[in-house]
Amino acid sequence: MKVAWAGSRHAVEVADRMACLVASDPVFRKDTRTMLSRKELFKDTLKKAAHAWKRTVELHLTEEEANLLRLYIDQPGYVDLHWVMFVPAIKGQGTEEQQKKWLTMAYKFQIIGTYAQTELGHGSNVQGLETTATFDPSTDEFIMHSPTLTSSKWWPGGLGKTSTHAVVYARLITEGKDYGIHGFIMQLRSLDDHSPLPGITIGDIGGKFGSGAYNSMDNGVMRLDHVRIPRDQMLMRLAQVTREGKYVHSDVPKQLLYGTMVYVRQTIVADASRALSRAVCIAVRYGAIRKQFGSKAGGPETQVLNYKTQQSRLFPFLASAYAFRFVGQWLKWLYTDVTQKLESKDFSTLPEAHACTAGLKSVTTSATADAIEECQKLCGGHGYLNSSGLPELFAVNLPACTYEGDNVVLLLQVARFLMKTVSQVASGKQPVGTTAYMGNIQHLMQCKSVVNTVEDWLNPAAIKEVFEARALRMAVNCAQNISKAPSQEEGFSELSPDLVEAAVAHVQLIIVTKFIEKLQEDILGHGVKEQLQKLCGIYALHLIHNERLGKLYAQVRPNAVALVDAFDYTDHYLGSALGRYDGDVYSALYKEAWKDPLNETVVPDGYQEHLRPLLKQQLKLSRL
Ligand SMILES: CC(C)(COP(=O)(O)OP(=O)(O)OC[C@H]1O[C@@H](n2cnc3c(N)ncnc32)[C@H](O)[C@@H]1OP(=O)(O)O)[C@@H](O)C(=O)NCCC(=O)NCCSC(=O)CCCCCCCCCCCCCCC(=O)O
Ligand SMILES: Cc1cc2nc3c(=O)[nH]c(=O)nc-3n(C[C@H](O)[C@H](O)[C@H](O)COP(=O)(O)OP(=O)(O)OC[C@H]3O[C@@H](n4cnc5c(N)ncnc54)[C@H](O)[C@@H]3O)c2cc1C
Repeated sequence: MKVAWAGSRHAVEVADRMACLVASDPVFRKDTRTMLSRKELFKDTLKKAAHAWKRTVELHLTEEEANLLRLYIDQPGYVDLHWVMFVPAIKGQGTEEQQKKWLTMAYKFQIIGTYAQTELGHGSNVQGLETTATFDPSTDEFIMHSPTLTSSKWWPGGLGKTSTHAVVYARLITEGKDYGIHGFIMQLRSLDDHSPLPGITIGDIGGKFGSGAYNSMDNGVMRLDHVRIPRDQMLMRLAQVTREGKYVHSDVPKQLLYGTMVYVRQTIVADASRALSRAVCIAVRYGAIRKQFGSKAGGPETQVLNYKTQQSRLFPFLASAYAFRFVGQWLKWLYTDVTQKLESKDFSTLPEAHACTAGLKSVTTSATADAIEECQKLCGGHGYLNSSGLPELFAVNLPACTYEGDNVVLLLQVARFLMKTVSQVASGKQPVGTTAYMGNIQHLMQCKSVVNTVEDWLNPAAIKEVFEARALRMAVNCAQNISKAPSQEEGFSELSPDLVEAAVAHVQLIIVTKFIEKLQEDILGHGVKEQLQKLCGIYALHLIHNERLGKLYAQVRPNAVALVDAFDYTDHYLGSALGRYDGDVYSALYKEAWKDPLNETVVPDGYQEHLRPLLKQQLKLSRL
């Protein structure tokens, strides 16, 4: 099952090696993280990142190994934005020459970059960004400026205290004309003493949700006061400005400006499956240890994992973890395929890539955030303790519903893609890819239920057809209602809640389809395919509230712990007293409690000043 989860034996081997490397290095300890102040936590993040780089160089780690090292350190920081966004933005929007110059420095960590797009006043609406980049032909420079308070760059990870450079997104103005948003490489801080360069006001935006968690990341604010950069620091793969100041657009779709976001959205689907699997691992293992009620005449109490309510709340998340893992593996293939097509100027699958990355990022991160919160509840009171690992897991992963695109905004992008497809089908065009099912509109719109017997519900072809009919009917219904509106735009706006639901149904069809396709592959291990088939059934049927689920839960229960052990997480990475591999929960909880700084003294600070006088006074009053 480990291989099915990881994707290959090689993946299992590399993951094990990197996870053990991190778990065995005291510098990477994380058990006291939630007890640190914001400044201590930030400094700890710098220390870990520097040590990780040192180990990467010492051990000659590959890019795959270095990425896993960063992942198992499990502490968001500036390195994430450097590798996940700054480098890809230059790769995707820089010329060969610009890539050679800047990536050479970035790969050697001679500079530290971030991705500065969002502003105080605009995040979702990229075309509404206000920062300006005005070309000055007299000096062959761009003047970067924050014209308003709301144009302050706001949120970029690492910007607050760490990044020396950024790809800054701004309105390109030349010859008096505004050509919209483009990317520019800017140096922000001195490479000698790290002080901000002239004209740049920069700092951290303040603490964020949860203790520990994303507070390890210095998300920043930046205001630019007419900062000059050379013309050749405009990322010029998609468009250029000549020495004379002429704007020249390349023969590529302008949406490639958003390419970095598409790339990150597909990685976030894998992050979501991993985060969800961590929460499920903790809740399943703890559910097998925890016993409450049920004892008859002094017999053993009942494992809470045996309660049907616990299973009906938890097992859909177990199934979702596997479902998101497999669709994430497919999405990585889709993204790679689109990127290769772009190299040969084939832009035909760009809309599909945008819709799939946007939709899957949205659906998987929303489901994961909700599931982690529910896993906290599934662990009772102890799930609320930091030592359970669940509060931090929730706090780190909740923002994924917002960053890299607000989930509703992204679903509306999917809905726009679906409405276009429905109208193309109506004009006789055969849809392809993930919307190919819409070409079967006659059959799916009329099809009587293809599931008649209880057993039909476990027939993958029948389940797939049910999900195709569900998605198509919701999309067609929206299209029909939009057509009744005074205008397409008004109709789209009026119908947007229904369009979001239709987009979710389409994305869930993709997830179910990819799970079914995964089961058609050769899957190693005795009985593994059968277990995955049951999980596929649970994932699909829980979305449509089917009564078959109870039987499936009972069939999965005996293997539930084995299914989460297959995630192959070290206790260090899981970071949970409840989810320990050895199940020694109660002694772990008890041991973790005493680490809290509050327990450094038996009599707490504040007793003499605030508690003793109160108690003495009340005692005196009581004797009057
Ligand atoms: C898309 C927008 C919403 C709107 O854009 P526009 O207004 O420009 O376009 P239109 O809506 O008018 O559409 C025009 C046209 O273009 C098509 N289009 C749009 N986008 C794309 C695209 N990307 N690709 C291709 N085509 C596109 C669209 O379909 C239309 O086509 P048609 O005309 O044919 O219909 C845009 O404004 C937008 O994208 N907004 C969202 C902004 C956004 O996403 N911002 C992100 C900023 S960066 C950020 O947030 C970084 C966050 C940090 C991420 C890294 C985190 C790593 C840290 C790790 C944390 C720990 C996790 C650990 C988990 C674990 O492992 O446990
Ligand atoms: C932890 C974290 C890290 C981040 N890191 C970075 C970074 O490194 N670099 C960077 O550039 N940015 C970063 N961001 C910013 C992030 O990309 C934006 O917050 C995100 O794109 C959402 O935009 P917004 O904040 O403007 O939300 P808004 O768009 O203001 O959302 C507010 C509400 O309005 C709704 N809404 C907005 N538009 C519409 C519409 N057309 N129709 C219907 N509803 C709508 C949304 O659904 C939401 O409910 C980060 C954010 C977070 C939380």
